[in-house]
Amino acid sequence: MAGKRELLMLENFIGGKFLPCNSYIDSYDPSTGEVYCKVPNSGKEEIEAAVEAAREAFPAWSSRSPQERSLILNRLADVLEQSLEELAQAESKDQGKTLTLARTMDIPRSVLNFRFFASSILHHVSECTQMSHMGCMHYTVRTPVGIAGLISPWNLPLYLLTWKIAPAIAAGNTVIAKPSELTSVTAWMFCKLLDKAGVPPGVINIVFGTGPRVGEALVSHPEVPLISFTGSQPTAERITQLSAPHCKKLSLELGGKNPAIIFEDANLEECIPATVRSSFANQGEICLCTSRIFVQRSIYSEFLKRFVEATRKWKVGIPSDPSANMGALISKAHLEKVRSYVLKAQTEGARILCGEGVDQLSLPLRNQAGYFMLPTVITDIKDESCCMTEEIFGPVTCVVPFDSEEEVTTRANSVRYGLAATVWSKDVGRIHRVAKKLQSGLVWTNCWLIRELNLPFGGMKSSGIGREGAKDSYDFFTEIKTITIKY
Ligand SMILES: NC(=O)C1=CN([C@@H]2O[C@H](COP(=O)(O)OP(=O)(O)OC[C@H]3O[C@@H](n4cnc5c(N)ncnc54)[C@H](O)[C@@H]3O)[C@@H](O)[C@H]2O)C=CC1
Ligand SMILES: N/C(=C\C=C\C(=O)O)C(=O)O
Repeated sequence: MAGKRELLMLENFIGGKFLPCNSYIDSYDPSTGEVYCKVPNSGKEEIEAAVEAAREAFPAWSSRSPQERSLILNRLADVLEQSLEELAQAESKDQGKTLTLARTMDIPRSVLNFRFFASSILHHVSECTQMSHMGCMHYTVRTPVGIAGLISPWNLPLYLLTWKIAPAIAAGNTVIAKPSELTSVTAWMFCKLLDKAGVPPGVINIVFGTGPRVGEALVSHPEVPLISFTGSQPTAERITQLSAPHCKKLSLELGGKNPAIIFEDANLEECIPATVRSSFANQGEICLCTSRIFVQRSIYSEFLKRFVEATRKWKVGIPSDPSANMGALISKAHLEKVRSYVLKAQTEGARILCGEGVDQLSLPLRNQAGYFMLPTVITDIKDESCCMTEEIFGPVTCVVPFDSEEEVTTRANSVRYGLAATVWSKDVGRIHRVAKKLQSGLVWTNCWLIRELNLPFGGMKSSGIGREGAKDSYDFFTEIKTITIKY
């Protein structure tokens, strides 16, 4: 029909084949608010089929040597890299993030996830101890767990999905992955590359659909002994409940309410642009984003003035605009939720210094129904306010003053989350002291989001359970056994 646009139709990928589904969910382009894609609305039936395929593939895949699996992971990295531009375009359209970010961060990191685990799987050593007086030696062996259930969120779609798939298959597991129903397109495109990379059918199965329907079917399946999840705390609670009767292994990477602590000796030339980026990168939709900025009182006014000036230059634009720093938020519901936090802060007497309700967005006509919002800075807000305690997961950050080191660490630790913190100071002693006291799985000092994939990544308190990284992911995706030899 003239004028009617074709919708992109996704299919599940099970046992090396694309399979249609009985029903579909609408998926929206966040920059226009229009439906542009249909995502399979899978359920128990599709999970059964995926379990069967993963079960069949497991004996051969888990028997391959780490070297053989490593070769395939490297090939996967190569084919992903060859499709970088196509994947970046798709990620940006599906998620709302800028094309620049998808090109320079999301897809390169997805490539790196495979290269990194292709290499790290070759370098694990097991432990061995001697009991000479008993004529015994003991050693450990690690074996893959079986079928891994992987559930990923919508903020960094392919980046976080591959961060789970790569270590799981490197260790010899087969996987059933469920991306977010809001951002499924790059996972589907990824499936098209598996054959080219030599991934045997059934090793990677991807099943699309909603959390309550297909996510719960995956989590509840008795033949899936392990779940790796990244997403919200309430969903993690539900996953924990469903997993409990089966004693499943769980890795839970959850949210944050991440503090930036800025001491009076901080290098503001570096700190201000880095803190704008840490607050608003990817529309503030990264669990590591800063949302509480504590500034030492002697530099508070200067910092605030310069920070607001820099935030006003953080350009909101359509995702394809190369000069845009920020695109659209993921969904209408999420945009409304983020805005409601700003309104709540205002009714509590806080001041909105720029952004939502203060400045005007300027967008092309076609994008005016898109889910855009200006980066917003709030001040004169109490530590107990929901904007200072709850994860907003959007472009909103609060700035408050502090007086002493002791006081600021206590205040920074006063929330239920404990994922990532930044500390800005030139005093090395102070940096070490504060970093040690912070209840946070990650502390970046004088920088943000410099990732060392070898080392543990994850949060304390309500920010999750478990860690990911070279050794941590290997430990999680394998079972360990201690063997004693009497000679
Ligand atoms: N990494 C993080 O810290 C993330 C935090 N969030 C937070 O969560 C809030 C809500 O976002 P959502 O997309 O609703 O996150 P969510 O936690 O509901 O979704 C994450 C993934 O879990 C799946 N899921 C949802 N319910 C499930 C269930 N009952 N069983 C199994 N899987 C299930 C979803 O389909 C998706 O694939 C955001 O506003 C943000 O605050 C969201 C995404 C990532
Ligand atoms: N888990 C998240 C980010 C991880 C980043 C990384 O591994 O570098 C998130 O935003 O949910």
